[in-house]
Amino acid sequence: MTLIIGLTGGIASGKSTVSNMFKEKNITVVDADQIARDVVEIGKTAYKEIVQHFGKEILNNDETINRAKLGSIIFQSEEERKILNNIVHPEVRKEMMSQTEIAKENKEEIVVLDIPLLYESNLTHLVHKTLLVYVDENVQVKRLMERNNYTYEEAKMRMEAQLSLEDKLKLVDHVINNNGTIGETEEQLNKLINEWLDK
Ligand SMILES: CC(C)(COP(=O)(O)OP(=O)(O)OC[C@H]1O[C@@H](n2cnc3c(N)ncnc32)[C@H](O)[C@@H]1O)[C@@H](O)C(=O)NCCC(=O)NCCS
Ligand SMILES: Nc1ncnc2c1ncn2[C@@H]1O[C@H](COP(=O)(O)OP(=O)(O)OP(=O)(O)O)[C@@H](O)[C@H]1O
Repeated sequence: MTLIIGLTGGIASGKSTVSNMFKEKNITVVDADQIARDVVEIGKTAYKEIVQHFGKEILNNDETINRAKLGSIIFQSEEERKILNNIVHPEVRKEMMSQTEIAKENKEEIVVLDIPLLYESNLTHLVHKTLLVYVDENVQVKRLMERNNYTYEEAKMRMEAQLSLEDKLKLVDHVINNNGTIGETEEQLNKLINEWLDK
């Protein structure tokens, strides 16, 4: 049976870092952020609905979605965020389920669903075990500000659009603490994979 792991975290907690480690070990990762990008490509249903609601102001010159502009709207307003989520999330869910089915048909031992909003969107029924990439809040703000060149306020606003990592800690099956070095993170991941494969 394929073991389905739900990988989650908070913005800039290190999910992509861990998901890349899974990929390097040839473990399939179904990436919700990537799918959320694919389903809003020009001409797709979600793209049309986004332009219809948010207007052409959120488009770049080449008509692709200006993600920074759309982000600044939806992270400032819960109402607008819900509208965007309602457009994008059903499409993301469909595609994630179909990619997971393929991994199951291929009898892969482990498949990882990388879902930032695993708890916020109540998607835990899709997975057997959950794994949180955790960092302290001060580390999270600092890494987010550095990675995205955000001000402190911009970073905090995005973090506040999600359940806190402290709250997620109480809900998950497994935790990787990513406050330390990348090497320390990989060591924790290796241990977990061995546990799952019962080595
Ligand atoms: C608002 C958008 C255009 C901003 O794009 P941008 O390239 O700046 O960010 P990116 O997509 O890489 O997301 C970065 C992180 O932001 C957080 N985030 C994204 N969307 C949301 C949301 N609706 N609510 C809370 N956190 C979110 C996640 O932690 C995600 O990993 C984009 O995030 C988006 O389309 N969001 C809606 C779809 C969604 O919920 N995606 C997240 C997983 S399905
Ligand atoms: N252990 C670490 N030590 C130092 N920097 C790290 C560590 N882990 C991740 N980072 C850095 O922190 C930032 C956030 O990490 P990453 O992009 O993996 O987070 P994420 O959870 O995938 O973010 P998002 O939710 O925005 O997609 C990146 O710039 C990354 O290089």
